[in-house]
Amino acid sequence: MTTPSPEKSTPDALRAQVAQVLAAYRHPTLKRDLTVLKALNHCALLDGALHIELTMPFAWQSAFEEMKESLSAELLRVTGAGAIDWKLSHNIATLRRVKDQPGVNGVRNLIAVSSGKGGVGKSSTAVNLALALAAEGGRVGLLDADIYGPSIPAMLGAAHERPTSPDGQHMAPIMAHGLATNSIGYMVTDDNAMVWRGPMASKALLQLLQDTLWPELDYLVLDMPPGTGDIQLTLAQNIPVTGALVVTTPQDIALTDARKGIIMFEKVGVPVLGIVENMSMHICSHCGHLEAIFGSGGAEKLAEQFNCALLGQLPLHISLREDLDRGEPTVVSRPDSEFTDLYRQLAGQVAAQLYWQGEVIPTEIAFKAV
Ligand SMILES: Nc1ncnc2c1ncn2[C@@H]1O[C@H](COP(=O)(O)OP(=O)(O)OP(=O)(O)O)[C@@H](O)[C@H]1O
Repeated sequence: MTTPSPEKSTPDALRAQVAQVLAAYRHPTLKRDLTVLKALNHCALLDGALHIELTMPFAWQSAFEEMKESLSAELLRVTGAGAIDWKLSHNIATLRRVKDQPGVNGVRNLIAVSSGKGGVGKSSTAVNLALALAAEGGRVGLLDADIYGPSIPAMLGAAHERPTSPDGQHMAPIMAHGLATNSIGYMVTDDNAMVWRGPMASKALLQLLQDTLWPELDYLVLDMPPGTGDIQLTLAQNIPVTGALVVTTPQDIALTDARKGIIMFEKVGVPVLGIVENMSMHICSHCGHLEAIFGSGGAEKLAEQFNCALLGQLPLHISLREDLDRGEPTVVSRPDSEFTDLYRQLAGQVAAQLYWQGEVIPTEIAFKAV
């Protein structure tokens, strides 16, 4: 076979060649192909090197790295280029919110992380997921709505921080590990929050969401209070959520409560993006032995039953807890670890699921409604 001469390709022919190779690429986060997504922004041959620029509407960094590995040889072959210079940018889509509610200033998409039961690792998942979404290319914020146990400030190593108000009405978010964050925990330092009654708590949370001066965010992760009571229902109904995740352990009792969580979101029309199984396997820190101490297979069955995705499975491992206790979550303190890989895969799944289940609203319109 003769190698094509790069100089002979017209810009249109080159674009068609590149588009054809991209269109054949399959990945678990792509329901349709990259050309349907209009991801090919620019391609050109310069001094024998092929320059390709993609723009994606959802956070896609890890998948992009996989794609480069998989397509580079074929692209060099069909175009005759000697090297490829790849670029990825994100222009993350704003997706339709529940009941077309007006959005929160600056926030494109709001993802609620919930659990039917306390202590299953909802906050740990929310923190590492938010950091993983940022590593995947998003601009990300994290709001701790877990009013009865605001643990996010400590998990981010920011418990000593206090929000400031530049205008006496709004709060500037606390920046921690690159995330814009806010939490009742930054304001209430004793047990006062514990005695708040339902309506007071929901009102305070809605205010926290609306009165924070969020910077431009692609994703705001909301760590919901655990359970499926009145507060959770009020929040699910009144917050302009784009989609929700339900975190569970594989234990029967947690799964029963997770089922209630899914039903609650369905009732108020919040799309359930899927289930995250936390503590799915215990990994021994000495010998690496795996043990399903909370049982196995339950979250998978639950996902099947509700026809939603099992978005990720995170093991129970001492280092995940230690990193959070130190205020250095695993995704930032061990970026090359297998755990970070799992969180980044989860983030990729969440971002893709959010995009594919939704309806894109043009950003100008999305923000005019605010
Ligand atoms: N996969 C895991 N491996 C090891 N430890 C974990 C894991 N997930 C959570 N933990 C630890 O379990 C404890 C409870 O987790 P977390 O606070 O995230 O749960 P939660 O569901 O948000 O609880 P609550 O309902 O009280 O808000 C924390 O100490 C956390 O570090």
